[in-house]
Amino acid sequence: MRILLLGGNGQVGHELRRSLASLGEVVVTTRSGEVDGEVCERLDLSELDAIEPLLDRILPEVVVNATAYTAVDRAEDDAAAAFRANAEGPGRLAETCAARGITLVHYSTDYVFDGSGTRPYREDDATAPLGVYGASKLAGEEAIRASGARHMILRTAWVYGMYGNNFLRTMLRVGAERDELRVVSDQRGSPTPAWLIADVTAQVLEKGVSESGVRHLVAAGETTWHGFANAIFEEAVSRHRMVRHPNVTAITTSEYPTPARRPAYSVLDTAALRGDFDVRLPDWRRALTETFDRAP
Ligand SMILES: NC(=O)C1=CN([C@@H]2O[C@H](COP(=O)(O)OP(=O)(O)OC[C@H]3O[C@@H](n4cnc5c(N)ncnc54)[C@H](OP(=O)(O)O)[C@@H]3O)[C@@H](O)[C@H]2O)C=CC1
Ligand SMILES: Cc1cn([C@H]2C[C@H](O)[C@@H](COP(=O)(O)OP(=O)(O)O[C@H]3O[C@@H](C)C(=O)[C@@H](O)[C@H]3O)O2)c(=O)[nH]c1=O
Ligand SMILES: [Mg+2]
Repeated sequence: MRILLLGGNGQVGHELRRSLASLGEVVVTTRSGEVDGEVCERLDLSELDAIEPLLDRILPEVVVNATAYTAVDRAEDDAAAAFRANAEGPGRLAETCAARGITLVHYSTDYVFDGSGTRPYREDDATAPLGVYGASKLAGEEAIRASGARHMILRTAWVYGMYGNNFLRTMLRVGAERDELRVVSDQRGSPTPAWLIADVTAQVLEKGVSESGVRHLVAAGETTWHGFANAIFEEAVSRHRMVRHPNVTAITTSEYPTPARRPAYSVLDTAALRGDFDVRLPDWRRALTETFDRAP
């Protein structure tokens, strides 16, 4: 299978370079045209007219799009750029795939929901994003659905890993500098490592995308950002990556003002994905342990 991976330098893209390699030939793009110091294909998905020539040159069977504008707070004042990268680019990409019979795998987010739910969100629950990032990702989903391309949209959440910009890396950095941290304890979700998303993506492609749709893909169980921070410090201290566990004070969202509103509850129901593709999703706490186990 010839796979075109867009965004090989992101958290998920980084892990996809590893997991997709077992499926066949993987051609990687980044915005800079460089990956790990080596030359690769170059694509800025906001440059809509660059998409078609690239696909016609590479001729992939499958495109996996791991690019996105993910700066949630910055997006509030930068809506045009967020929508170009998260909606218009994916829309044009999907149309180009549709015309050539190429399967598209794409990622979306728990932030398409408003967080007022009281049980894990299912794929067909009503969406109502609270901010620009979520709205732009939802518009991307809709554009892909409208394109007629064979597609799989995997909605994930709270992505982290030892690589890239994420909450775990922020905690390790800030926790080493300070004795005391304040972290919100009234937002619930499921921290999901990038390696798990990449591994499951490979399993989905191995089984084959026979029907288009959206599926939820997160680690099992749920916690708060405060619970996640404490678990990160437990792991880091027990492995001597940190000398001491800082104090983590539980605060409310109103005590941590940010430009973008975030859902209070964004746990996702993964039954459909597990049923269709026979995948196992580890508990988020176990997945965190495994993330440290895998780290160099
Ligand atoms: N991070 C999270 O917590 C979550 C992420 N997701 C979704 O998962 C997917 C992967 O996210 P993740 O790996 O965390 O994201 P990252 O922010 O780690 O990586 C995103 C990548 O996209 C690239 N990129 C941004 N804009 C463009 C553009 N216009 N053209 C080409 N490349 C671009 C960035 O390139 P550069 O390095 O050049 O900036 C970066 O390499 C995304 O669809 C995201 O919305 C869903 C839920 C949670
Ligand atoms: C650094 C820090 C954050 N927080 C809060 C802010 C926020 O509510 C929460 C998480 O912070 P982040 O900046 O990582 O959150 P955020 O960037 O909103 O994370 C989101 O990213 C996008 C791309 C997604 O798709 C979502 O699934 C989600 O992972 O923790 C604290 O309370 N204390 C702190 O010291
Ligand atoms: Mg890139």
